[in-house]
Amino acid sequence: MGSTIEVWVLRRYIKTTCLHYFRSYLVKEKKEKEKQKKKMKGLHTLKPEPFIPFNRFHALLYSIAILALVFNRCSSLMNNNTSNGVAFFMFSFLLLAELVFALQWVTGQAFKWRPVRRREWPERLCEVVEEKQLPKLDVFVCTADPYKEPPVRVLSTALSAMAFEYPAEKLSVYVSDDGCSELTMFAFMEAARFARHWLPFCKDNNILVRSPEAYFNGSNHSYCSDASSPNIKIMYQNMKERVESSMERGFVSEDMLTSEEDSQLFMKWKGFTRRDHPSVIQILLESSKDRDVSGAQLPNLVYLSREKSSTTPHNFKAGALNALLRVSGLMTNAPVILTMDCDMYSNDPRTPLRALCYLLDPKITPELAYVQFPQCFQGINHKDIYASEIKRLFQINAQGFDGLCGPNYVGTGCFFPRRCFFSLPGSPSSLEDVATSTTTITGVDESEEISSILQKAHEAASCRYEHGTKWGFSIGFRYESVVEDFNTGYSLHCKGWRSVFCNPERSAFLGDVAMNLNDVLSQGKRWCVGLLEVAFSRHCPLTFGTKNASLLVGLCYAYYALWWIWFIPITTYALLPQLALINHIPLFPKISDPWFYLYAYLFIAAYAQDLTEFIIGGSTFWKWWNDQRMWMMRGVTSFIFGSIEFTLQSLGISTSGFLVTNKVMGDEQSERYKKGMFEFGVASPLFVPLGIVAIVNLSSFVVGFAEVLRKEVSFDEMFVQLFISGFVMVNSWPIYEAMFLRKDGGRMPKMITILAICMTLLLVSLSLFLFGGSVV
Ligand SMILES: O=c1ccn([C@@H]2O[C@H](COP(=O)(O)OP(=O)(O)O[C@H]3O[C@H](CO)[C@@H](O)[C@H](O)[C@H]3O)[C@@H](O)[C@H]2O)c(=O)[nH]1
Ligand SMILES: [Mn+2]
Repeated sequence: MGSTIEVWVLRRYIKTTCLHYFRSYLVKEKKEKEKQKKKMKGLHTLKPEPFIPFNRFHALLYSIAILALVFNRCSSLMNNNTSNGVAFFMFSFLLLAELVFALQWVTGQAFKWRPVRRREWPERLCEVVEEKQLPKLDVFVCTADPYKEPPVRVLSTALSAMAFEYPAEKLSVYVSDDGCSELTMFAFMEAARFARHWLPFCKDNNILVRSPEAYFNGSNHSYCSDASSPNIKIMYQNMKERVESSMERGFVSEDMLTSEEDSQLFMKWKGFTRRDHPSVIQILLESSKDRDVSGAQLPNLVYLSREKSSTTPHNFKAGALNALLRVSGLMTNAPVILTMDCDMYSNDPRTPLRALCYLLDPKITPELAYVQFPQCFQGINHKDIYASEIKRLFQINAQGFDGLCGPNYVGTGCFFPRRCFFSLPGSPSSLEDVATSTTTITGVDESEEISSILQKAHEAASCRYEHGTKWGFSIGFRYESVVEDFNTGYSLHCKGWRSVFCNPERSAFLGDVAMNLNDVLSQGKRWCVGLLEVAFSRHCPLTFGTKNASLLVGLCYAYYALWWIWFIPITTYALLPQLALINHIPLFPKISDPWFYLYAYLFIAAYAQDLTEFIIGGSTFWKWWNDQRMWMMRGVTSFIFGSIEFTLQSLGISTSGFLVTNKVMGDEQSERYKKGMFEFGVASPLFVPLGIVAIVNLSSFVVGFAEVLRKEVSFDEMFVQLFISGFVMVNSWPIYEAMFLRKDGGRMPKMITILAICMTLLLVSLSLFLFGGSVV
């Protein structure tokens, strides 16, 4: 009996003490978690912009005005005058143009609904997270053509990432070379050697700009203060010379290679073409073995050129990024990924820590698909003549997006948790990995194992690998559109993922812009084709997006997906009122008519809001002016050509691709760019409509003005049309200069000018034939 009591007491004792310990453990655990959460809370903040109420009020007023405008147009259409076929035709065209304006205005409002501003404190991260707790980071750098993207720049971008202030053993940089060029490979072998000096140099001197090209080209560095820096400069110049001399030769000559092993490697390249070649994977630096000159560990550096075959579509950059995802998954499998374009180097070595302020916050990680930094540029001229900053896309709208679901992905300067490419949001609450592999090159010493990993990596980079899989559709970066960045971000948001816009004061990444008009307009054309591919897919943002993300998010994405549609109102307004003016047909209310004020309000309010947003965003009047000019120029070039190209492509008549933007420019050209002169120079078909619009507006303004003086038409009645011609003329000034005044190499080619004049004559005669003599 006694013993049963004893057992009972003992059991009871054990139970209570265990329970007690368990409870206190739970309480402690909870406290610990809360403490962690509290600390994390101090890592970033979010503040809605103060002008939100103003935006909403303005939206209300403006929408009433738009309704009034549509009413006015419809009633003029119904009006007695419409018995005249010509006026009916013109009014319907204008109505269509205005409806498109209205559509884009509505979609654009979504960005103005709740713009926010974030701040983060990477300094505090070190207090919360120990260095050994930091996640591994895989950086992807993409390049595609050694002649358009000079290897020295590409390797400098890669070096700027290798020199991140991040534990080297956790950092890996993968370079994807879609050009499969031995020149790029050679450049990276040189870069691996130079990194041994460059990385400790940056760390010892606390340098911020860690792209050697940018550092040695820039004027604001103080490398002279350090005794070792002349050496490092010489080393850089030697490397650059070796790379550039092989570029000139077009191949890597034997005498450039120091070891038998290297020579063996380049033997492979014989018989390669960029369209048809096996995959090449080369580990150039291995963190577990390689040391820099100060004896510290180096990050991994891997060169990858995925297999290509002319019979298999390679899906351009998205295909390259997916190959990188798989290969890096086998080799290092870091839970965090950074994508970079070769033309955008890191301008701040602490950027990963900044991104981790969000990526490590347990409150937001379950849904967080990426942290996007804006694309910022260097070398833009004073007034930014080509509106290369693309301020609206990269900053103003990104802030607007951030208040809803987070910004769209812009292809570079973006940190992802690897798992977002494979799963739905909401799964693990930390950065744990869901990718399959666990054995990676870090942590294995056996060369046998490395070779088996390499073999698997080659398979993963082969072009057959994706056959019959979901890669590019529900896994990885998205295909189906040449704007893979837009499409990937969009599809992540539709799945319920969110993103964060991180816009620190010091630009995190800096890149080059296209610095001649033809490149800028061609780039716009490519974007248009890509956006059209999304707009006309099953996933059109207006339907699929509004349903799967949210109404406002769907509208934001629709604003971009319908970017090309601007060509309808822009082209209409660039030609129709002017041709009507020549033919004495008034299309707008007289100044004395109260409806005139509606038009005036719609124009002035839209322009004033646009300008205000630019100024608040830290821009200048002239940059804004050039932005609105480029919008018009794109409207009659990129948007039209993009739409035509997309139509031909859908009909199976042509195939389009990813035309890589040229990143090199002649000295003369860059001189002119610095002076703020427009660069025409080449006989590009894109310039023809620009010429036509410029000449039509000039002639209609001159004719209209003369007729007002001769009292053939009334000023009161024709004011709006005269104003539009005058406004377009002011905007077209650089085109007149290029056609008639300039003598330098950047002027408009004679052929284009003649073609534009002929087509204008044709257009005006046609309008005289059709509308001539018809008085409304
Ligand atoms: O088949 C290809 C084509 C391009 N690229 C790379 O893609 C990047 C972007 O190409 P670029 O010619 O510089 O195009 P941009 O128009 O300047 O790029 C913008 O638009 C692209 C989508 O059209 C996005 O991918 C970019 O991130 C975005 O900066 C470059 O690093 C290229 O090397 C490839 O890797 N493979
Ligand atoms: Mn680019």
